Amino acid sequence: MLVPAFELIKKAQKNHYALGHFNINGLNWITTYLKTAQDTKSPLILATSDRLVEALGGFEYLVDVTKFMIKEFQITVPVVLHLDHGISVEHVKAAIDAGYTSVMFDGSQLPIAENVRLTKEVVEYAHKRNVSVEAEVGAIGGNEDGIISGIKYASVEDAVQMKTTGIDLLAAALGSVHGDYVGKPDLNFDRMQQIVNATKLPLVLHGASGIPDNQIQTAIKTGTNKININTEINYAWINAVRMNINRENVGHEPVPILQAGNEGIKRMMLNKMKQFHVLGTATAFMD
Ligand SMILES: O=C(CO)COP(=O)(O)O
Ligand SMILES: O=CCC(=O)O
Ligand SMILES: [Zn+2]
Repeated sequence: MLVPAFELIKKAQKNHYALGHFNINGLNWITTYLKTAQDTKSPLILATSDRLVEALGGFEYLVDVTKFMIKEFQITVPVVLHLDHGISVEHVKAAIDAGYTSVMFDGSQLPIAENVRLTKEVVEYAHKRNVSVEAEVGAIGGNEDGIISGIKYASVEDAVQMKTTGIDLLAAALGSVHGDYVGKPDLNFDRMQQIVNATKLPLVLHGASGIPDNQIQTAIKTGTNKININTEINYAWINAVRMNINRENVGHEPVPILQAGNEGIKRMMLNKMKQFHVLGTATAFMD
């Protein structure tokens, strides 16, 4: 069943682990994520980046296909369908209307007062419909073609202001970036601790691909309860597909090549869920 993130997050916060948020880049990602979560009795956050939703088929298609697969594969672990980096209040509302159970409004490029005002509007709309909400303070930024852009560290004051909106999860930019790292990631854990102390909100770590295990563990201990992974899963898929496509006698059937891609996705997802201490934790929510 599709569920909002409320209860899952509460449990993760209480028991000091992080939920795995995995981005969808095609149907194979959805099937592999669902089956791997079920096989390991782990809760799952399936996420679609707003900027890719149209290319992936649109909100309604993504809701329907996810629900269909949950039924078809007899998935009984809790699954959250989450809008990642929601571009506008209109998009976020459209995702909720289509049946998403969790949304992120990304107002990180706006002045904080505007970000807070719009996030509040999202929270009012979402909570009435039993949908959980994540917001961003500071700006996580990313690496496009080797150029790191848009990083702005979250301040404690902004985080405290954002809390007044009633959000359920806070993505605080503390030095991680989307995509590949140039140099070594170096998260500001002092600031992370101050934000946790001041807000008591569960934190979300974006741009977690490429962050070394010791920093992931510190982030979880400090109060990170949701960790977003996209890039490393995609590299695992690309490498597995490339190896297979370059084999002699590759033949003409795409299905076995794509199945190798699924194995890549699964391997990386399992690594990450183990690192997040989330494996097996869905039993608390299953009959
Ligand atoms: O933050 C993310 C999705 O919101 C994922 O980041 P990476 O692509 O760096 O794993
Ligand atoms: O990876 C998730 C964020 C994005 O690329 O839009
Ligand atoms: Zn992100």
